[in-house]
Amino acid sequence: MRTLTVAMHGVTGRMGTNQHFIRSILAIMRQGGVTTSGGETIGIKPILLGRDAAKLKHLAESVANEQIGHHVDWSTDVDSVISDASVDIVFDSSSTQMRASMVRKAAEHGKAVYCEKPIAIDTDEAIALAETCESAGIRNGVVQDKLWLPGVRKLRMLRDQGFFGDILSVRGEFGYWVFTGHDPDQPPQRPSWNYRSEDGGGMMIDMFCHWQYLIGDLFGPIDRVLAHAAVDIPERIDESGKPYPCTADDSAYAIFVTKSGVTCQFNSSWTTRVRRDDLLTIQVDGTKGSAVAGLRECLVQDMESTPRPTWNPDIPQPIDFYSGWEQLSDQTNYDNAFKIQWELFLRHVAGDGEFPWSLRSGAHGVALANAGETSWRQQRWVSIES
Ligand SMILES: NC(=O)C1=CN([C@@H]2O[C@H](COP(=O)(O)OP(=O)(O)OC[C@H]3O[C@@H](n4cnc5c(N)ncnc54)[C@H](OP(=O)(O)O)[C@@H]3O)[C@@H](O)[C@H]2O)C=CC1
Ligand SMILES: O=C1CO[C@H](CO)[C@@H](O)[C@@H]1O
Repeated sequence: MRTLTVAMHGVTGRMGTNQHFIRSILAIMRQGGVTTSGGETIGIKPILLGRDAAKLKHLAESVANEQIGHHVDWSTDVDSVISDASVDIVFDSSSTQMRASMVRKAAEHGKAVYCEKPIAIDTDEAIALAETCESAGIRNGVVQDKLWLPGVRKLRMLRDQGFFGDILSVRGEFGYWVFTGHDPDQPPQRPSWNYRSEDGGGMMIDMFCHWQYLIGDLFGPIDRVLAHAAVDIPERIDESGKPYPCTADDSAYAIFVTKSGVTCQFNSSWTTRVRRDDLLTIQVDGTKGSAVAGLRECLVQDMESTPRPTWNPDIPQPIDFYSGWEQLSDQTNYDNAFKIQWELFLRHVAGDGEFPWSLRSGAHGVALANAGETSWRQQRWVSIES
């Protein structure tokens, strides 16, 4: 059995702790590692990195013990661990603004690097990071978790089966109400940096990098974008209970048109109250059928089930539009999306399989977010370079 040593930076954060450490790395360790296509087992040895010894110790000892029955290593000496010859992979899920320095440190020491999105807030910086990894010849990847959501996998299956006929348009609705913190009984459920553009926050930079790879994967590359955004809530309360001015867009509205002519509209908002099936829903309309995917479920309506409405506001609506949809059954056991991508990256680093979700592809996500911002500021369509 081969063991890969993974230095995990940012593991004390929301994503680092929950999705990457507990639900991916510890879950993979609990299942005995990952098996390559050649039948080799790859084990993992994590080393948790950060600046807060108490948080790291808690994760490495209490949490790891509870999940896998033994503790794992941790250190606050980030540079020494990254430069240590035993480390194979550097992972970063710390704040977006620390990403570049972590990626550069990993590349400098010839380590494979895997990191959260966005890889930067600026396209030039994102491309420079991709080039740094490429010229260092290191294996590299960025988290693009939405590709492995069960609902998205069901949409991909329907597309591959030709269920939609010609795909005409797509409508994505994302978001929910994030409490501002002014009511002490309703603390904010997301970190405050998300609402400060100077700290890397903002809906476009957060979510357009997801929409870029999601639309690209399901419907083909994006040709152009028209977008608008708003800073809806001017003041929120931070983690220490202090008010702060919000400088980042907390809602964004975009039309992305693919090179093949599919119109994809995505609304993304932290200032909306949910009246839909899930926190993200994606409706795909095609000539032969439509589907609405949530995070896990997917409902379909084919031509035979398509109702024939007539407009008559003088009578109560006679059609129950919700009843004409059929829920797709699960096709497999859907594992955690982050864990699936981790397994693919670990195998890639072990020399088993390609990993197209590289920093280069992450840079395309940043470029779409920047194009959305240009569209918003200049009130015009912006073309996306291939
Ligand atoms: N793929 C996805 O679905 C999602 C991805 N993300 C991305 O993940 C990243 C982290 O987001 P999230 O987990 O929500 O953020 P958190 O604020 O919860 O976590 C931030 C992490 O960065 C560390 N950190 C912040 N500033 C510093 C600093 N100056 N020096 C050292 N460490 C620092 C924190 O350490 P400490 O604990 O010591 O403060 C913590 O580990 C972001 O880039 C975000 O875009 C976020 C949400 C979803
Ligand atoms: O930054 C983000 C905001 O929240 C979303 C849902 O949790 C994430 O997918 C995204 O990466």
